[in-house]
Amino acid sequence: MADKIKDAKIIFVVGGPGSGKGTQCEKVVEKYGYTHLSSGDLLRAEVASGSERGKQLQAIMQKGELVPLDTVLDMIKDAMIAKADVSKGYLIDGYPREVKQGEEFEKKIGAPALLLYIDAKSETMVQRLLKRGQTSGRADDNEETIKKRLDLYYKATEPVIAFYESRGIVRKIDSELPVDEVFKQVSQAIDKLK
Ligand SMILES: Nc1nc2c(ncn2[C@@H]2O[C@H](COP(=O)(O)OP(=O)(O)OP(=O)(O)O)[C@@H](O)[C@H]2O)c(=O)[nH]1
Ligand SMILES: O=c1ccn([C@@H]2O[C@H](COP(=O)(O)OP(=O)(O)O)[C@@H](O)[C@H]2O)c(=O)[nH]1
Ligand SMILES: [Mg+2]
Repeated sequence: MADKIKDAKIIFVVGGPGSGKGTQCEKVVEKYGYTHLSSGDLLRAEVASGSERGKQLQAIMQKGELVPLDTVLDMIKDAMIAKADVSKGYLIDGYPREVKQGEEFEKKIGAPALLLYIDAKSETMVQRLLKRGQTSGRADDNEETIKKRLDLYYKATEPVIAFYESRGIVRKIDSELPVDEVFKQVSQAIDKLK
């Protein structure tokens, strides 16, 4: 089964909380037909199911901490396999969160062809998340948890970018611009893949 996804193009989408990963991924789906898998969305779906595991996940996410690596990886892998027959490629949004997650992903699934580094200033991210929090209903879109997510991003996730930079697959995207301008940069990076 895992063989099916071995040859598919894999794009990691990495950036801080509220940097615009989800917004850009939606546009990529529209234009390129890639399969979008947001690690956070998969986790939130498990929480919404009301399962015992979901309850444990919710407690971790509400604190802005990271859930165990294997949990997320298994969810992503299952979701990838489910789409293997129809997928032109995969956008793995919000993953890897730490270098170890990337290493495990490659062992179990495959290597990414590109890492889109969605870059915005921390003040920008905070402002966007507070605004989103007015309507998102997300338990982690509050001031206290936003701060923790940001801290963890700089500590654990930024090293991921350096790790893949040495392989030459990182494209830095300036996400301070209007959404369509950001998407132009994203499109250019994906077009180069072909
Ligand atoms: N001005 C501006 N706002 C944006 C841009 N991209 C996203 N936003 C807004 O910023 C907020 C966060 O965007 P998301 O796409 O949800 O961010 P994310 O990186 O997926 O964040 P998480 O789901 O927390 O990982 C949303 O309310 C968007 O409307 C952008 O390029 N420019
Ligand atoms: O690989 C992952 C992805 C997400 N999360 C958890 O899910 C939350 C929301 O993730 P998402 O990517 O939706 O939002 P972000 O924190 O980037 O704004 C995070 O704060 C983490 O608690 C996690 O533990 N591991
Ligand atoms: Mg998102």
